[in-house]
Parts: sequence; structure tokens; C-alpha cells
Amino acid sequence: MVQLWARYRQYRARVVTAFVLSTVRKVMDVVPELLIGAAIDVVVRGADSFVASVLDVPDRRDQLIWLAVINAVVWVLESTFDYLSSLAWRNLAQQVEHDLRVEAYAHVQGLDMAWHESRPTGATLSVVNDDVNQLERFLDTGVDKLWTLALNIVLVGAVFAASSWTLTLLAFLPIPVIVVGSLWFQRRLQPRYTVVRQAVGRISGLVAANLGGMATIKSFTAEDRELVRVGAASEAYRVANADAIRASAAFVPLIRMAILAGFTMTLLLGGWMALDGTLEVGLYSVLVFMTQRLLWPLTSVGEVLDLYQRAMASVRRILALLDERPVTLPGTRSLPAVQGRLELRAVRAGYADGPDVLHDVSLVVPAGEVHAIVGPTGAGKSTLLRLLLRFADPRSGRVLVDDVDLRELTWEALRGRVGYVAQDVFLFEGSVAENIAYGRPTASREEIELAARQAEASSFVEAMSDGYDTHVGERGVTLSGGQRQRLALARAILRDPAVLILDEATSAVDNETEAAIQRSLAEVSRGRTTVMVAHRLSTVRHADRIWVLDAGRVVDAGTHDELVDRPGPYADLWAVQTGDLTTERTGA
Ligand SMILES: Nc1ncnc2c1ncn2[C@@H]1O[C@H](COP(=O)(O)OP(=O)(O)OP(=O)(O)O)[C@@H](O)[C@H]1O
Repeated sequence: MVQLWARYRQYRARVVTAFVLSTVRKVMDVVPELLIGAAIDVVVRGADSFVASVLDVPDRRDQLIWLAVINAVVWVLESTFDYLSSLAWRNLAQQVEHDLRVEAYAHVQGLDMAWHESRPTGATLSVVNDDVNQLERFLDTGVDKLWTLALNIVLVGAVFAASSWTLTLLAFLPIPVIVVGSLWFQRRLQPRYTVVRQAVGRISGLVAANLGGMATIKSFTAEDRELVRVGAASEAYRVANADAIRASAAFVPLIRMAILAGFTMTLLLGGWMALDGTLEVGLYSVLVFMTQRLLWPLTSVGEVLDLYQRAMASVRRILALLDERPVTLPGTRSLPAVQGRLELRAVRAGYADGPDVLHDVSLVVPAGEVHAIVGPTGAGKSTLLRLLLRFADPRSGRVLVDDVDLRELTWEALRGRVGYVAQDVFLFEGSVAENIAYGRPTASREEIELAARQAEASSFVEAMSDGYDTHVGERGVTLSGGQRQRLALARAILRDPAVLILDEATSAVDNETEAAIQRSLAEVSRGRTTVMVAHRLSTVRHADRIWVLDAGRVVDAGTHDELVDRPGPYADLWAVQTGDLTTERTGA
């Protein structure tokens, strides 16, 4: 809470206003009880009554009319302040929810790719959505309730104190019991709600992952198995919640017993005092009402504490997320123009605490050349591309563009100059045109169409129902793998980057499409440095230089013709892919 308060200093004025509005409402709320007492006092004592002496109205009927008018005014005021304070609290809760969600999302976007890859998307989603909602639920009504409960004790306490010290002591007797009880419950609830929130995170993680892998689940007819897994996660959540509910539900009965004690005391002793004449009848009735007013609202302490503990479990998760720090931080240098010379100098790289995936890799891609990286699966090709985009930094060695270490550059200076087509093409909710223009939203329709033509995407886009305005889903499900890749290529080249990085850009396409993409690659790579990873060697045979990677090391390099002419892994691979086994035998 303290951390949240510090984080949202800018809302101090709004918080104070909300507290003031709640306070006025609460004061108005207590007045009618006093008026009831005053009314009884009028009936019992007439001309000697409290109202008579204050208002100087001798007639009892007139006194009652006065009381009725005051009551009506107070009632209207209370309703007005009730409206205003609830508006203030709820809007504040919405504002904090909004700010926190946007802040959490912005923070998540700033975290490393490695962080994203190591954590289930659903778990992050559950923090940004559910946990932020949970806090809003508490701020919405919880703070207001806690504050008015405290005020209630003070205000009602003042009325008691002004009337009879004996009764004050008796009526307040249950309060320490309730406070101690609340603290005890708080301690018991806290770990339980932490478990509940963790369970929610696990369900979200599982469901999000399964929705993403629906095709695999169906193809293996694993629906029943997955249902059992999701069911088990949901059951764990239910059990965790049931545990918390058991603890939280026991709270109200305890408070009711304490209340009963306080109420009985006032009823009995106050009555006896009224009979003895040591307490006015009007005041006695007020005190009986007041005991109710003092103690009954405390039954809702349990509910508020429950909300509070749920919210705090969520806040801890949100703050833990906000405490995550990106390891790969941008530099401050911007380059006026990028030629596009790339270099890896004795680079060693790997993932998390795992072993090295790249060992002492050195290579140079002169500006404007097309280089390919080939090698068996798991050789480290994608890992190498990640370094060029600075999705991660090498463990040792340097990655340079135009002789400048990538670590020195701002994100815009680096990634703004690089076009990237990932293995798994991601298309956003929106039209084809919007997807192509993703890297340059201000691009004109003509520019978008030109990029599509260069990427050989125009013919299939124009054949679609709404052409460039056709809506493609989140995963671009309405497009084939090859079509998606060509859209991604169009997207990359519309930025007119100095460096183009293609990861398996042609793996998912047929021969005809591959030929089309090769033509477009020849066109789009003209004048820019292009680094491409490919499994199909036919795609890269025209590259200026091909780097052969095996088990994280550069084992050979040269043009296609040079490499097929000498025995080695490339010649072997070529032989396998072209079906020319003689070459393979020679190579082996
Ligand atoms: N996110 C990751 N976390 C941990 N290890 C990883 C991660 N990604 C890749 N690796 C490991 O790094 C090694 C190289 O993987 P990489 O994806 O770079 O190979 P690749 O040559 O691109 O393979 P492919 O041709 O199959 O795409 C593999 O052993 C792989 O298990």
C-alpha cells in the first residue's frame, strides 16, 4: 500500500477529496440517530427538551416539525455526498487501474526477449489483467469502507463519551476483541491469497498456451488429456480459494459474538440507569441505537479485509513484475546513416544459465552484400540472428554495425534500420495494408502496394475479397504460411532498412513460391545488407557468401560454387538436398 501511495503521488489531491467527501457523508449518516433521540426527548420532556432550549420553540408539535425539516435536509445532503464520494472513489480506482495496467504493459514490453521466452504468456497476462482488476475492486469500495468504519467508531464514540463514560466503556468493550481478531485473520489470510493468485496465474498460463497450440492438441486427439490438465489447475484454484474462504468466513460469526456482548451491556445497564433516573430516556434510546450503529458495521470488516488481502496478494505480484529489470539496455548513440556493415567478433552466446550455443564466432558481412547462414538444425543460426537484432547480448565478444558496438546504439538507431522477417510470422489484428505498414504507419497506399509487389505478395492480396483492406486475424489464420511470409517481407522492406534479416524466410513455401521469393529477394536485397538463414540451400546459392555453422562454430565459408567444390558439410548438405549422392560420397 505504501509503495502504491508513493507511486501515485499525483493523485493525492483526489485521494484527499475522496476522504473529505466520505467524512461528510459519514457525519450526515450519524445525525438522524441523534434526531430520533431528540424526537423522543421532545415527546418525554416537552418544553424542557433539548430542542426547545436550542431552537427556542415551546410547542412540541412545532419542535417535531423542526426536527423533521432538519432530518430531511440532512438526508438529502447525505444522499448527495454518498453520490459524490462513491463517484470520487470509483473514478480514482478506475484511474489507478488504468495507470497500473498501462504501466505494467509498458514495463513488460521493455523486458528482454529472454524474459518473455522463459515465462508463460498467460502468467504475464493474468498479472496485467486479473491482478490489476483485483486491486481496483479493493480501491473501488474497500478504502472507503475502512475509512467510514474508523470514522464511525470516532463519531459514535464521541456521542457515547458525551453521554456516559460507563456505557462508553461497555459499548467499546468488543472493539479490542475485533481488532485483535482482525489482525489474526489477516495473518492467516495473507499466505492463502498468495496461493490463490499463483493458482490463477497457472490456469491463465495453461489456457493461453493451449489456445495457441490448439492444432497440435486436436491433431493428437489430446483434448481429453488437456481437459484433465486444465481441470486439475482449476481444481487447485478452487481448493486454494476454499481454503481462504474457510478462514475468511469464520471471521463474521466471531465479530457477531463480540457485538452481542457489547449490545447486551448497553441494553441492560443503560435501561437500569434510565430506570434509576441517571440517564435521560431520549439519550438511552440514542445509545441503544448507537450501539447498533457502532458495532454492526464492524461485521463488514471481514469482507473488507478479505478484499484487502486479495488485493495485496495481487499488488505483490504486480510490484514483482514491475521490479523485473531488463538486462539488455539501449545505448545512447544514434547513427546519422547506416551503411550496413555487420561484424561478429569472437562471439560467445547462450541462453540463461545454459551452456554456450555459439563458440567464438567471427564473421563479417560487408555493407550491401547478401550473406547466408546455413547448417544443421540446432547449429545456432537463429541465435546468431538474435544477436544482430540485439534481442540478447553475447556472453563475450562484440557485435558491430558499421564498426559501432550494438550496445552503444539506441533502439531506434539499431532496430529502426533493420528489417526482420521472423521464422514464425506474426500478423496483427487488422487489414493486410495495416499489417504491411506496421513498421511505417504513415506509408501511403502506393508505397504499401509497391512493397507488396516487391515481395511478390501483390497477386494473392489483390485476389482476396477486399484486397488490401481484407481483415487478417491475430495469427493471420486466413493466410497460408508462404503468404504470411511474403506479407512479412513486404512489411520489412516498406521500412526501407539498411539491413534485412530473414530467418528461414522460405521454409514454409512451395517451389513456385520459393522462386517468386528468390526473385523478390534479389530485388529487395539490392543496395542493402541482407543476412538470411535458410535450410534450403537452393534459396541461398546466389548469396555473396555463405557461412556454414555447425554446433555453434563457423566451420566453413565461401560462395556456393566454392563450397560445393570442396568436401565438407556444405557439399554433403547440397548432395542430400539435390539427391546427388555421388557428391555426398566424395564429401564424406
Ligand atoms: N530460448 C532458448 N532457450 C534455451 N536454449 C535455446 C533457446 N533457443 C534455442 N536454444 C538452444 O540453442 C541451440 C541453437 O538453437 P538455434 O535456434 O539457434 O538453432 P538453429 O540453427 O536456428 O536451428 P533450426 O535450424 O532448427 O532453427 C539449440 O541447442 C537450442 O536448444
